Amino acid sequence: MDNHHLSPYMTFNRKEWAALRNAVPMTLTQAELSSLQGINEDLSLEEVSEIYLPLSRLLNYYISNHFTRHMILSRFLGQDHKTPYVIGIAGSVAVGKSTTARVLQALLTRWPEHRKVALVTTDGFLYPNKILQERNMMDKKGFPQSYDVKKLLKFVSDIKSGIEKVNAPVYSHSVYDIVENESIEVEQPDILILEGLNVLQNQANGAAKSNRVFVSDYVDFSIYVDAEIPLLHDWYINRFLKFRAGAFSDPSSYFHHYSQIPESEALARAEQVWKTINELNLIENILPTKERASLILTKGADHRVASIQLRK
Ligand SMILES: Nc1ncnc2c1ncn2[C@@H]1O[C@H](COP(=O)(O)OP(=O)(O)O)[C@@H](O)[C@H]1O
Ligand SMILES: CC(C)(COP(=O)(O)O)[C@@H](O)C(=O)NCCC(=O)O
Repeated sequence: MDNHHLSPYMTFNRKEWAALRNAVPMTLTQAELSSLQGINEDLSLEEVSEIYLPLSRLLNYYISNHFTRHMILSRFLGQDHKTPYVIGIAGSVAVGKSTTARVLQALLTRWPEHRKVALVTTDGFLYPNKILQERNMMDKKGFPQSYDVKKLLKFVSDIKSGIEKVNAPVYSHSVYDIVENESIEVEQPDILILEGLNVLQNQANGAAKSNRVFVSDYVDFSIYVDAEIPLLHDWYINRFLKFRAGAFSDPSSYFHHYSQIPESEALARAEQVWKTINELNLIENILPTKERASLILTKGADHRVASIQLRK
């Protein structure tokens, strides 16, 4: 472990981190491992046991501590005081935020406390295409101004207040728009995993100047998933090609059009979207939030986590 005194982080290499799962051994059965692979067929099981399992163990300690503190507060107030633990997952488009979120959801649910873990992605809080078009912002999807931040803040604040049922809107990658008349109902979870490009943004990096409260104020533990830009580019293009192949026989999909034109043309468009939207957003608005994270997972080729930085 590197514990350089000027850095706010302790840095672990892969081997050092993997060793940390041994203190309280938790093994996964073959069936559980296979069900995790249902989340993402490319996810390696070695990655689950060496990286995500120790991470879920650490999180489980923090979460237990959170509930102990709230029990004390309940005693002090003389009334029930329970608020969910919020884990934020930030990083570039295509770095693997949603895969990380789903693996952590599965692992945290599995700890003996059997906590209820809800998962919400911030893309549901993007303005619908109709509004983005009116505001001439279709090439700014994912940028801070493309989100209904007030709605997102109200959502997280309602969850934190312990409101019984809170609804989140839904975005579809395949439709490439908000899905009207659809929502996710979140019912008093113990843990909320909130995943999205913007969960660590504050005034200094991206959020509107008039805002005084930020989503990050409601986040108890934040994870920034990081990788070098050329890798992110390749992962974005690969995912685009997967969507394109999947949309071949589905005319309602946004990607259907790309399946009807030559691959070279579709690729040229994907390259353009990456460069002018997602890479630009990464550099301007997402990367600057990295140093605010509680933990940074740095990935190398094949999504293999090479190092972990944990705030001291
Ligand atoms: N741990 C992983 N191992 C292998 N492939 C992964 C992993 N995480 C993500 N991927 C792949 O990378 C691409 C982007 O992942 P995704 O979770 O959709 O990213 P994000 O939510 O950050 O946009 C997808 O094609 C996904 O299958
Ligand atoms: C939907 C996204 C903005 C990600 O949203 P998030 O859930 O991270 O808030 C992004 O995946 C996206 O679609 N960006 C627009 C450019 C593109 O077509 O990739």
